[in-house]
Formats: sequence, structure tokens, C-alpha cells
Amino acid sequence: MKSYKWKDFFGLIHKAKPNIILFIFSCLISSISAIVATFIPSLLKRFIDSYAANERFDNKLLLSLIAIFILNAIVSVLAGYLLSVVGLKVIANLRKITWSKIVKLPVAYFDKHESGDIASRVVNDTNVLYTLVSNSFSQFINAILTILFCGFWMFYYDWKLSLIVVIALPLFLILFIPLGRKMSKLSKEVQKSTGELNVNAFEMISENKLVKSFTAEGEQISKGVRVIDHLKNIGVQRAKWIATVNPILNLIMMMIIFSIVGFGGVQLANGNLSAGTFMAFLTLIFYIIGPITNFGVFFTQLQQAKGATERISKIHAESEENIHEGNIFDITDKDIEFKDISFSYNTERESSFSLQNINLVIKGGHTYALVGPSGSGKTTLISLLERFYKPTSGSIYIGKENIESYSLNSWRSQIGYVSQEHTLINGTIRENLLFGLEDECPNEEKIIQACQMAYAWEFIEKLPFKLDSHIGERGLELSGGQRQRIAIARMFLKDPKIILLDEATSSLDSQSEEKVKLAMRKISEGRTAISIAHRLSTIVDAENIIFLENGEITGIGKHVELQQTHRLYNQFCEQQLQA
Ligand SMILES: Nc1ncnc2c1ncn2[C@@H]1O[C@H](COP(=O)(O)OP(=O)(O)OP(=O)(O)O)[C@@H](O)[C@H]1O
Repeated sequence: MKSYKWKDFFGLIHKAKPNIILFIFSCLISSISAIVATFIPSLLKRFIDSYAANERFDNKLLLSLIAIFILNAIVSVLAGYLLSVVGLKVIANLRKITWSKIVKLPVAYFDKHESGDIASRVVNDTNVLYTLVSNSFSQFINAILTILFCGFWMFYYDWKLSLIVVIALPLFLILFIPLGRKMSKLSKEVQKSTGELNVNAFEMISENKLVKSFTAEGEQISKGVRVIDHLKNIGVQRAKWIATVNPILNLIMMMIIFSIVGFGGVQLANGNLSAGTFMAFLTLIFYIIGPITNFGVFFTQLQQAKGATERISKIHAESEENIHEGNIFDITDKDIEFKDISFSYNTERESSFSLQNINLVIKGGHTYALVGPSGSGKTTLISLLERFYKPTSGSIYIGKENIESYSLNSWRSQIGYVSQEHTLINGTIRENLLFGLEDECPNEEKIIQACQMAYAWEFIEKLPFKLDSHIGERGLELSGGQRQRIAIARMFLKDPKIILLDEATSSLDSQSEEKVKLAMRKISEGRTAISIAHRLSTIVDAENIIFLENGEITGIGKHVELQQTHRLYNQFCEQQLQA
């Protein structure tokens, strides 16, 4: 990706559709309140000078002072609230567009990026913008206005005293520039490490069984501690910089104040300066201390937000799948033809092909079993049919049409894929069965019928809440066989024209396996079905068997034919069927 510029940063904020009118209005009232505040010292001066002249309080002036204070407080509260609303809307919009973008990214993106890191961009990186929009921007504008107005009043009251402040200003800049640079570098590191911590936390939680079975608790703890410590160290470095710069800033501030008090005090004693003017001048100095020191904070936050949005922008720059572009056809019973298909996951290194020179015709309405050693390309072939990836060369046709001419939405809605894993979502059985079927919404009778056909109803009806039972994250509260049967029941409801099955591995016990097998057979009836078979016992009576080896088809036929003609298939049979 090209280097990230401020233009990209503001482009991203623009995409988040900030409520510009509300933002400008809030900044405006906040600025008015900041400007009005600069008049307070002048009222104070008049109040003191009038007391010095008349030896009594000017009640009108006192009331005006109190009224300005109260009004200012009300306006500040209102501006603060409105700016928070604008900021919250900006991050909500940014999260929504990033969320939608991630949902539409192709499978290949998720192969290359860690899920914890992607999640961190939606959750953490978007947060940084909130502070910027809700606080920093208006504070920055207020700071400029306060300094300008206070500066005007200061020069108006006493230009000699004001020069002391003007001379000291470059000293602040000398300190802020390197501090800002360092802070921006550290902020980027904080965001990167937070992403890393997210990745490790995801892994530690989702793979907890793996961790326990390998007694890798110690290793996992040290891994987490390493990232946490790194984050802490960056924080400490940041604190060191701030701690070093702060006393210098304070020292400069004190020097300014002492010089003004000393120089002004002498003028006051000589009668060249009124007590009111002197007090007003000192009040103005206190007014500008905050804004001057806040400049640094603003630029740090701006750099932080730039770093965070750079990571979000990278996601936005990825090309997404347009699922509605293309034709809509009915693919029932049409033949599928793979023509000279080769495929490599790695687009840069053409050497490692996962599929090579695949020429294959799948007859519509028939059942095919894919067999072959581990890593031979079975899942890849199915993934190309699902259009999770595009072939590196060659094309897949359905009837006479290239499958790419169909809209992804139309294509995938006619295909049912039951994989070995990642079949269920967190929620109830019903939510899982109706997943992606919001528009059709089958009735209760149809849902139960689908469960019965998938041999799932027999265990669902025994659950206390039946279809409304919660099954935990990824259905982990169910057995592997039960999960697969729910996934198959969902397919009965979806009623696809082509069914792609990744058969359960040996994780199922024989009784469960039998049920899953029956359910798979039933869902395949009357459809084009391609199933990956890990165990030959399930396919000996299959209509057609396709044997894959190192990404190439080395045999097609029935069990007996292949047993006689295919050496490796025969070896497979000897190993598996005899066992
Ligand atoms: N997402 C991926 N990125 C890069 N390479 C991959 C990816 N998925 C699979 N491969 C590689 O492609 C080849 C074929 O893998 P595939 O998963 O299709 O095999 P398989 O026959 O289904 O294996 P198994 O029976 O073990 O599930 C393997 O060499 C594998 O390392």
C-alpha cells in the first residue's frame, strides 16, 4: 500500500460521515465560550480598579462576572455533550463501514491475516478517533482562540510585559516538536502491540483445549506476558518522555510568571501600572498556560489517530467481493466442468500449485466422492467450486456458462457446503438452522422436518429447550456428530442444487458416524453432490470416485474399477478396509 498521508486520514474521517453541522455548531459555541472567558480578566480589572478608586464593590460588575461564569459553564457542558455525540457517531459509522468491509473481504484475506489483529482494528483503533473528534479538535481551536484573544488583551494592557511571553514561546516549540515525533512513534508501537495482544488472547482462548492437552500453559503464559510487558515498556518510555519534558515546561512557565510578577510588581510600585491591570494580566497568563501546554497533547493525539486510522485504511484499501454483480440462473441438474484448472494459494510463488491441470466433468444430479492422501487438494477443489478463490488458470463451467458469470450471491445461494469445522455459530439451534435464511423463514413444521431428515431431531427433542437450546460458541456444547447433523439439517432448509460435503473425520464414534452418513446420503439425493471422503468405508458403494494425488486427478471410476487399476487407491483400500 502507498504511504499513508494526512489526505487519507481526512478521507477516512469523511467516510465516517461526521455530522459536520453539529460539529461546527459545537465548536462554535465552545469557541464563543472560550472567547467570552477572555473578557473575564478585563471585568476583573475594572472591578479592582473601581474598588481602589471608590473603596466599595461595584455590584453590577460583580453580578456580570458571576453571570459570565455561569453562562460559560452551561455552554461548555452543552458543547462537551454535543461533541461527544458527534465523536460517538463517527466511531459508530467507522465501525459499521469497517465491519461491512470485513464481512465482504474474500477468503484469501483471512488466510493471510490473524483474526485477533483484524478484530483489534474494529474495536481498538476506531476508539482513538473518538478522543480526537470529541475533545482534541475543539480544544485545539479553543486554544488558538484563547491565545489570540488573551494575547490581544495582554498587549492592550502592557506591551512590555507581553513581550516576555512572546520571547518564551519559541522555547515551547523547541520542546514540543521532538516530543510530538517521539510520541507518534510510540503510539504506532502501542497500536501494533495491542493488535498482537489481541491475536494472542484470541489464540489462548479459542485453542484452550490444545494448550491443556499439550500442557503448554507455561508457554502460553510467557507468550502473553511478553506482549503485555512490551506494551508496558512502551508506556514507561512514553511516561519517561512526558516526565522529562513536563518539569522543563513548568520551569519555563515559572520563569515567565516570576519575570512578569517581578517586572509588573516594580511597575505597580512605581505607579505605572494599576492593581486591576496587573491582576488582569496575571489572570490572562493563567488562561493561556493550559492551551499552550495542550498543543503538545493535541499533536500527540493527532499522530495517534493517524497511526490508528492507517491500520483501518489498510482494510478499506483491500478489494472486496461484489456478491451481486453478475447473472442469476437456475443451476439445477446442470453438469459442472473443470477445464484445465490449476490453482496456487500463493499468487507470487507460482511454483507451489495445490491443483494442476484438472479436467473433470461432474454430471448434474449425480454423487461424487473425492479421495486422496492428505494435502492432495480435495478441500481446495471444493473451495474453487464455492468460489472462495479464483483458479490461477483455467475455468469452471456449469452447463455452458463460466461459473464466474453468475453473481456470487446467486451462485452460493444454490450451493450447500457442509465443512468439518466452523459449521455453527454462537446462539440457539434455531438461530443456527435459520442462519442466512432470514428472507425465507421456514415455519416450525418445516424446521422439525429438516431436523428429522438430518437425524438431528432425535437429540434435539430431548434437550430441555429443544430448538431454542443454546449450543455455546461454535456449537461447542454439542458433540461433533450432533454439530454435523445440525449443519445438514440447515442444508435441508436451504435446499441447495449442489451439495459439497466435507465428511466427518475419525472424531465421530461409529454410532454417530452412521447417523451422519445416513443424513449425508439423504441430503445428496436428487442433487449434484461432491463429498470429500476421509474413510473408504463410506464410499465403497459411491457412484463415482475421483482420486487426487499431489493436486492432480489420477483416477476416476467406481470402487471396484479403481481397486483394480489404481495402485495408490488399492493401497488405500488394503490399509483402511482391512483395518
Ligand atoms: N489457505 C491456504 N494457504 C496456502 N496453502 C494452502 C491453504 N490451504 C491449503 N493449502 C495447501 O494446499 C494443498 C492442498 O490442501 P487441501 O487442504 O486442499 O488438501 P486436502 O486434500 O483437503 O487435505 P486433507 O485431507 O488433509 O484435508 C496443501 O499443500 C496445503 O498445504
